[in-house]
Amino acid sequence: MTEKNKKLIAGNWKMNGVQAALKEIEQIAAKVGDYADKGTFLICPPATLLAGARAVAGDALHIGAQDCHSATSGAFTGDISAQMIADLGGSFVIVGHSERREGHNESNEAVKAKAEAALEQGIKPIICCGETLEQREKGEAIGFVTQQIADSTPDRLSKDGEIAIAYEPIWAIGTGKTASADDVAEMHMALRKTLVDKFGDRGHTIEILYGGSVKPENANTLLHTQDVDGALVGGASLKAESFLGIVAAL
Ligand SMILES: O=C[C@H](O)COP(=O)(O)O
Repeated sequence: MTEKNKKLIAGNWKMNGVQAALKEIEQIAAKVGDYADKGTFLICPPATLLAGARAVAGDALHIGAQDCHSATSGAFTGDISAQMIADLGGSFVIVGHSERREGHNESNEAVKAKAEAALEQGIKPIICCGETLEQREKGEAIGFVTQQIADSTPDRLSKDGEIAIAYEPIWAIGTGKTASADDVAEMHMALRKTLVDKFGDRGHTIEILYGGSVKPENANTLLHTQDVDGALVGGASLKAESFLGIVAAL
């Protein structure tokens, strides 16, 4: 079974969690091994918890970061580099989340540079994209999101499955609203075409995750929607019980 045949279930803790929360990661790590034939599992805690998370995560659970700088080191106060993430045992990094695109003015070009920096350190970037409600209502969602991904992905990939994409409609993040299965399938199909146009057959090996209010109650439908290769989970990844409820839907 290739990695692509498994679903990638990733948790993004955003700016949540102090050391006491590491027990949730320990509990997740203790259980996800039971689903190893169906999935790859990842938690991205805040940078302050990366080392602690890696220490309790064991072999069945990957640990990743929520952002990285495009440079390896330098005078960038408050930033962390992909090299630093790799040094702590992180194997993934989320780049271009809408909260960073919006709150930190990150352009597609900046996101692409971050993804390339991650690849240089052997870390897999999860490159995020997604439209606003206004763009969806105007019928601009597919054009906008596919252009985001055409422009935010590295120029070249050197191996299969080297990056992942996360489609997260901004209006579905933290709102309890999810895109319909038909809308998700339509967007993922358009993203697949964009990836194949850019990377040839290798574009078929890139996981496309869905994110936006994924929880145990809707995970079964979303994870079994056409061309959905996994989920990027925010709020429901903070507690082991709800993250494992999503994993159980695989
Ligand atoms: O990165 C995760 C997403 O922003 C989704 O967050 P949410 O599951 O809390 O809606």
